[in-house]
Amino acid sequence: MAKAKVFIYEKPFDGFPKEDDLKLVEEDLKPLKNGEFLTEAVFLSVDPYMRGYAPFLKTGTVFLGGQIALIVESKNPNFPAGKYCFGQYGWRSHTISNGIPDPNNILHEYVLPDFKGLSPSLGLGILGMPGNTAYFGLLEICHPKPGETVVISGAGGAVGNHVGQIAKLKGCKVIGIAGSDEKGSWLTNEMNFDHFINYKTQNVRKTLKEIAPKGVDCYFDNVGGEISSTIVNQMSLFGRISVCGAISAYNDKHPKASALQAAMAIKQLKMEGFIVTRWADKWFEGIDQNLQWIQEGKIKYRETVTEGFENMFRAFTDMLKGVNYGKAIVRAKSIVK
Ligand SMILES: NC(=O)C1=CN([C@@H]2O[C@H](COP(=O)(O)OP(=O)(O)OC[C@H]3O[C@@H](n4cnc5c(N)ncnc54)[C@H](OP(=O)(O)O)[C@@H]3O)[C@@H](O)[C@H]2O)C=CC1
Ligand SMILES: CCCCC/C=C\CC(=O)/C=C/C=C/C=C\[C@@H](O)CCCC(=O)O
Repeated sequence: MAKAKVFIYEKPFDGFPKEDDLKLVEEDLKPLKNGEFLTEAVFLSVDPYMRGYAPFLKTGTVFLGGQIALIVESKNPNFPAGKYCFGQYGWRSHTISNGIPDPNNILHEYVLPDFKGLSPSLGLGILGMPGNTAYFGLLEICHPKPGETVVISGAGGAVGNHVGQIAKLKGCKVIGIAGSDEKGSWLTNEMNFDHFINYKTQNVRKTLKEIAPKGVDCYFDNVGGEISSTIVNQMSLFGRISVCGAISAYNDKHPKASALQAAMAIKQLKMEGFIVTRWADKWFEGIDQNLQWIQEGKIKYRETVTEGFENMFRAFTDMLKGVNYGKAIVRAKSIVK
């Protein structure tokens, strides 16, 4: 009988996640029925939303997340054996699915489109949810124009580095904010960013004033908190703010709030939050555009890979601590091409 390794959400996170908040167990899998298929996780994603959404997750259930899995056995013609699929199966090594679309979540699972020889792991990053977050979240909310100044917080991560590169393609001046000088060198030397601010060692307000004396036209906000308050207070007239996430507060029991209203009113700003699934109907259009930019050499990507399914928790907390450059993923199984 096939077995799955599964991480169970054992204890509610209290502040920064602890290793014994999750428990690794084995689960017996039943033989496949007609319409079902069996997958084996090859790459698994670790994302900030897992920490953000955890308070709403029931303890005793599988911890949440997306994965790229190989279909190893199938009794469902829409999910043939040998293909890779994306599935929101949670932190589990093997999964039996019935392949029935979820009307409330049409992105629950799909066979990966043709990535033209690129790694299927990109389906968790630039050719998946974070790639579409950058693409739609920047273009549909900020509408950046050539010559404008775009600031991105969380710039060294999966979403942030991609937002900056797209903004450069649109002819903008791009300023990234992240937590180490090494990330800054990578962003400016390799990812085409114009400037970088280290929020841990530099005065963001003062440095931003020097780099962008006329103000910020577009702010792509990945972090919230004090960094974002500082930037919102340096926006230009009719500036646009795309609120993508607030990772600076996900582990806080009592997040601090600061006032944005004066800057919003005086500068007549537009601030809009979004969840990327808003663009589910255009999901594969976003993936195609990002793939085309990669193939044309216009956009680069980077992955930070942790080896081994049993190291999911370390990969997750490393990502929360800022160890990752680009997309943080776990490789559960080697694939030989
Ligand atoms: N709205 C939506 O639909 C979506 C929203 N998101 C959001 O986008 C943001 C980025 O996600 P993603 O690119 O996947 O993750 P990242 O790859 O950017 O990883 C998280 C990064 O956050 C930074 N970070 C951690 N703690 C803090 C802090 N206290 N202050 C500032 N930065 C911090 C770290 O980098 P550093 O070294 O710079 O500290 C870390 O590498 C998150 O807020 C996430 O929730 C993501 C996907 C979809
Ligand atoms: C109350 C705190 C909420 C914190 C998080 C909120 C918003 C930011 C964020 O990170 C949103 C993420 C959206 C994710 C969209 C899709 C996922 O449900 C599944 C995608 C699975 C995958 O591709 O890995």
